[in-house]
Amino acid sequence: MSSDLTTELIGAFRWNDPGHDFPHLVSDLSGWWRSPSILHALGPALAGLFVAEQPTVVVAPEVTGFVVGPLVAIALEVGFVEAYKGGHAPVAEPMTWAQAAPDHKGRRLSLGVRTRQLRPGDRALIVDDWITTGAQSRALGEIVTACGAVPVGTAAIVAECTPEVAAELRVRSILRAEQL
Ligand SMILES: O=P(O)(O)OC[C@H]1O[C@H](OP(=O)(O)OP(=O)(O)O)[C@H](O)[C@@H]1O
Ligand SMILES: Nc1ncnc2[nH]cnc12
Repeated sequence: MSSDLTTELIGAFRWNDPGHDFPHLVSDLSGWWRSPSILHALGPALAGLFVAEQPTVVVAPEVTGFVVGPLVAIALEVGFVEAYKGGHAPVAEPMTWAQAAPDHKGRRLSLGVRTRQLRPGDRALIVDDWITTGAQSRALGEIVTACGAVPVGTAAIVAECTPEVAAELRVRSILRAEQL
């Protein structure tokens, strides 16, 4: 991993205090997307964590996964599949859904992927900006498997999960949350 990228990610990150009696600081990743050099380096850096596993497709959840996932797909020269969070207007075609366990905000989200976009034999790399409980990543792995494809692991910019979750979901990351 390039130490330049690590240093730049740490420098461009902020913890913000939302005030109004909100109990904890919230992460602000906007400096990462605003930096041309970070944006340029992120896809190859995350792809490099899993290039040996020869992914054939990248899957990532809305919203921030839709920023990071395509960067990784471009670097791997594979396609990208969106995973939607339930609760908005339905997608008018067959979907494969999984219900996630409570995530880092305590939500139990339904995640869904267009079934026709994951094919038996696909080797799917799950990509996300940040992994905390692993709930969303685990649900994506269930969807990949239900579609007959193989989840090869999870590439994230930041890992804040336990070693057990990291091992279960094969999480590899550029940073640990303690570095931020
Ligand atoms: O490991 P977990 O506990 O499942 O948390 C990780 C998820 O939480 C964040 O999504 P969130 O929906 O909070 O924000 P976003 O709208 O920026 O994607 C992040 O982008 C991951 O998808
Ligand atoms: N963006 C994020 N996603 C998941 N967990 C977080 N904890 C703090 N920020 C987070």
